[in-house]
Amino acid sequence: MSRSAHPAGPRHADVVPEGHYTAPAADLNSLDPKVWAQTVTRNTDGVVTVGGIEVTRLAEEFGTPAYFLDEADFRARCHAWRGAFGSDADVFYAGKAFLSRAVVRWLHEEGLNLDVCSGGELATALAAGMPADRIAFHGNNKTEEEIERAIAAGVGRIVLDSFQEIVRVAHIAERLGIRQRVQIRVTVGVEAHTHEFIATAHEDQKFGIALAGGQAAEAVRRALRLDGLELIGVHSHIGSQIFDMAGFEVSARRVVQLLAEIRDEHGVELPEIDLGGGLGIAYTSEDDPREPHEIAKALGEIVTRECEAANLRTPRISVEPGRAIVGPTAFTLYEVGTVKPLEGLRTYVSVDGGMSDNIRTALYDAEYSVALVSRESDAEPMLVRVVGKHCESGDIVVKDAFLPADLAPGDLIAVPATGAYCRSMASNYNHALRPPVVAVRDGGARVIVRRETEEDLLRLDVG
Ligand SMILES: Cc1ncc(COP(=O)(O)O)c(C=O)c1O
Ligand SMILES: N[C@@H](CCCC[NH3+])C(=O)O
Repeated sequence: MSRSAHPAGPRHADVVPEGHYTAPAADLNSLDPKVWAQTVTRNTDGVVTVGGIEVTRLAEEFGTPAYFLDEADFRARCHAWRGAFGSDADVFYAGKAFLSRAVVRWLHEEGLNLDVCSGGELATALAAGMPADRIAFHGNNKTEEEIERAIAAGVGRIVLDSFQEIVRVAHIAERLGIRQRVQIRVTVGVEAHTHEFIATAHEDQKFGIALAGGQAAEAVRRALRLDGLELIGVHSHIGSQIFDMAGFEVSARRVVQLLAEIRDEHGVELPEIDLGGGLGIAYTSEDDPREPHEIAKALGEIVTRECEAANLRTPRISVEPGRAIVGPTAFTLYEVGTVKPLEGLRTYVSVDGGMSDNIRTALYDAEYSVALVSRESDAEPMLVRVVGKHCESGDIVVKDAFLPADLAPGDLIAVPATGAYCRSMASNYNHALRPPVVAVRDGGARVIVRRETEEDLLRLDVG
């Protein structure tokens, strides 16, 4: 979350308070390809397009707020991950980032597997035809009903998260007459450099079974004794929105050490390890994410090296990127409703959505970029805070950014990199209607998740 202490260049009137924000881009009309989906560009009329369609046309047809997802970019990212890891590894897209039936079909077509962590995600995956053996089922408190559905459907693996769950899954599998393939999620004790709420491998949190104190080794002992389980490997996920590869490397090393200990104690070489997801993406021009091939190379090398040192066969690796695949592929399009300059502070720009379509700023202090997309402007930059329409002063979409000073009600602005954890964490706060997700590709646009209606809200209200 690096920020320069003070912006350089022109400023809006005298309205530049002391603070920590990035300097305005030299040209506010430019679109940094790091944060925008692949086919996003500004046409000669100054209007931004995606998949060849102007955002002004998209707004007319689909309304605002709305998420627009660049399908070609999504597929290209799947392809890049698949290609980087090759045939000796598996890529499981983490459905929690954003899941819909269309997404499941794209994943299937692009050769990716799918990680789900609830009955709802499992139902979506199966409804869209993802073969069950390509699904991994996660979660720290799966219900018996969810476990039974997953086993009966034939999921490829269940990732066990606690001692109770080892027994629970084994019993259900035995009852169904199935030997369920499972992994054990271990907590490797890495402090990932990310927001506290999205770090998952330090010891004091709810996920997994700690390596420390021999807990994970004991979990393996128990799992190996149960007839209903086929233990295929060990899983580690250290957190989310991580740029530094060091945490993944430590995690890989510790997981391989555990495989060696298992071999020494039980004479069994587990064939697989899963190193989770968590790779960071660029939300602003200051972020510098790793490419899939760099990640694959770094992880492959460390696992191979550690296995050679421990005289182990190299296990099959799997990874579970969510954000890194879908995050950069979408932007949220909003219409500006009011522009309120607060003298000596900043200008508040209110849009027709807010924390109900993007909770990440309020929840994690996340940073986003924003651009005026319905036209170009030569006006000087003004420091803005983009806020929503909810009854909450923390209803902030973009905390600090620059937009042209001639911004006016009716303009369209877009926030890039909202493909992950925005629609999937959207809420109905203030009875907001959750926005649609529209897939755009080669000059065509189609709704893949429709906008909620007041009828949808009232259907649940049976009183
Ligand atoms: C077990 C597991 N796998 C994969 C992911 C996906 O993470 P990301 O979207 O950061 O790649 C998560 C979420 O952090 C997770 O909990
Ligand atoms: N939802 C979080 C990340 C959690 C990932 C799921 N384990 C985010 O928006 O960054």
